[in-house]
Amino acid sequence: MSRCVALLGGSFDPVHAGHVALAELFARLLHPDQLRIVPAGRPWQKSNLEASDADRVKMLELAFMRAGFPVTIDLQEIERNGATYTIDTLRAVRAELGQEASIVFLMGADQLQKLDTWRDWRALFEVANIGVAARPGFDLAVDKLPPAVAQELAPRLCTPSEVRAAPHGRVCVAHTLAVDISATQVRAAIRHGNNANGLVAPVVLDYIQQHNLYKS
Ligand SMILES: Nc1ncnc2c1ncn2[C@@H]1O[C@H](COP(=O)(O)OP(=O)(O)OP(=O)(O)O)[C@@H](O)[C@H]1O
Ligand SMILES: O=C(O)c1ccc[n+]([C@@H]2O[C@H](COP(=O)([O-])O)[C@@H](O)[C@H]2O)c1
Repeated sequence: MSRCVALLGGSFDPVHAGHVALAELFARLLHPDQLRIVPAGRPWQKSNLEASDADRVKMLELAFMRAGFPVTIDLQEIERNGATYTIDTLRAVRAELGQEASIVFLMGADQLQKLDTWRDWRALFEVANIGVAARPGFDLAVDKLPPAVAQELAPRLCTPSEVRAAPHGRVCVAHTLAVDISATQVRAAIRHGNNANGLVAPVVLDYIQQHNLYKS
């Protein structure tokens, strides 16, 4: 079987239990040879990130330190100049891994709902597969997606094993994830001095408190 590399991109400001659950779910569904976490350098659809690149990376290392599957933090988007576009990242990974490898970009339902706003979004399918997980508050039903996204997706839908076997162009959907946590909610809880236990890993919460993050 060809190599399979799954990538989870995000702002991770900070990494929270929803991110870890999403990565764990696809580690189980796809059995990738490698799961890369890719912190965005300059996510162009978000206003300013609050934590520094170094703090976001450190929190990722802590959050995934004890994951029961091999995780690598890929720094390419932080090291690249200019706005962060996933298509650039996936082309770089394709150039690195060759034409046979299965590349799977993971995302939550909120990102699928706006996939047609991403840079060169149709080209993503020429380079990678997509693995989408449910997220509370964001409908995964095809008729609730923007028509262009639904149309692009419909012929590509298949099982995780089929995605694992295909270099690119396939999509699998995991309906079972139901973690109602966002980084926005974590930042707000910390800013207001509310309990953030359960939203982020205890080691990450310690780091946030020790470094006085998300207070102002
Ligand atoms: N609770 C969740 N369930 C499923 N997917 C999630 C969840 N939280 C984040 N994701 C997915 O993880 C990726 C990175 O998300 P991101 O770092 O922007 O976190 P976020 O919680 O959405 O952040 P913010 O609240 O700052 O917008 C995206 O693909 C997003 O859809
Ligand atoms: O390529 C794009 O145009 C694009 C637009 C929006 C989001 N993304 C990617 O989607 C991932 C999740 O984004 P975010 O903003 O929810 O952290 C992250 O890897 C972003 O770089 C990518």
